[in-house]
Amino acid sequence: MVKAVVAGAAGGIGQPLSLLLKGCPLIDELSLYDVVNTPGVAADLSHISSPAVVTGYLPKDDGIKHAFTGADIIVIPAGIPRKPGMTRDDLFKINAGIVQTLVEGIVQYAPKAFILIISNPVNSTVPIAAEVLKRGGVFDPKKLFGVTTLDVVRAETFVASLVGEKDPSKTTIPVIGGHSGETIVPLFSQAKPSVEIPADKLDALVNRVQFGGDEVVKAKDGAGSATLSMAYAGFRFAEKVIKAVKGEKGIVEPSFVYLPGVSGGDAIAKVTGLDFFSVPIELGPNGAEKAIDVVSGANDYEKKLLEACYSGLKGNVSKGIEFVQNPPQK
Ligand SMILES: NC(=O)c1ccc[n+]([C@@H]2O[C@H](COP(=O)([O-])OP(=O)(O)OC[C@H]3O[C@@H](n4cnc5c(N)ncnc54)[C@H](O)[C@@H]3O)[C@@H](O)[C@H]2O)c1
Ligand SMILES: O=C(O)C[C@H](O)C(=O)O
Repeated sequence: MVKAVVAGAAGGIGQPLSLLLKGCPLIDELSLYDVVNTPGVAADLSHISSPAVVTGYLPKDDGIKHAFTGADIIVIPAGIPRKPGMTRDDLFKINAGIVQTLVEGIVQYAPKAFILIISNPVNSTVPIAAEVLKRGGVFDPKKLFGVTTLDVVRAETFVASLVGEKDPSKTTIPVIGGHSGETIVPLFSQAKPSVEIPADKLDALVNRVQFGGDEVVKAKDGAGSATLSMAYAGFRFAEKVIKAVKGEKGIVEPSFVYLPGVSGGDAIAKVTGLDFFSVPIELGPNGAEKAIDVVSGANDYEKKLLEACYSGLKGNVSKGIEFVQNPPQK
């Protein structure tokens, strides 16, 4: 039996993500939680002829308790998205508290669940979640993931169009670091199979992966940020976690994790100087089984990108930790 939960299920990401999860035959129960509209979204999805039984909950009547209890995997896309001119860090003020409250619910009702954080700024919301879980005495670093799959998906797509590959998913590209601007570092030198990127196109390609989110925010012109590509990416990562838990071997996907708590992560954290960092993660029955070191193989061009990443990420991570340890005065 697999119970999946989406927290923020009525939103721009939440709805298509819930649709994809409902269509996944590996899921037996799908529980939708949001502050609005979940009864309607659940009723709608429940007519789809796939195995998952769908339920929807609101905060009233202990909704969070009913939604989270018994969950195996909880995906969190709750919170406000960017508008043109905003950085992801501008979302911190509102989304930090939302993520904290939801993870407090997880501590209480689903302390053993795998937690996939989509809400921005991921560089800070994942450290917030870790602190809340630590405070509740239930932190298992193998089970907490910041979802950075959209950066991987974009790197695959943009490279394919540059080199003329018809199927973007055929190329594996490690995208590491964090999830905003310069903290996103694609390592094209470690693409498999290898790709030949013309030297005069490399800067623009890296920039497009780092700032792909802005492209969508600009095109949506005030109506939000990436939702459909994010639902695809969020589902891709969630499905990989579930498959690995069910015993499928050889599943690897980058994710933003607490490195010291994952096998092989300590050595990477020593090089980066950062405990929270995205690297390719080998997934298994317990979650993040192994952090794969792609940092030491970076070429000189990528090392420069990594330096910029480290300095940006450091502040984002401490801001998240600080938010829980020394809460702002209300
Ligand atoms: N990690 C990534 O790669 C990535 C990609 C795209 C978007 N995002 C982020 O995902 C978040 C959601 O984006 P969206 O476009 O779906 O926004 P949205 O506004 O369309 O949906 C957010 C949903 O969260 C709900 N919500 C708010 N507070 C809540 C709470 N306390 N409990 C439960 N639900 C609550 C809202 O009611 C809404 O339905 C944003 O922070 C956005 O920046 C992350
Ligand atoms: O750009 C955003 O704010 C949303 C998301 O993080 C993205 O990368 O598309």
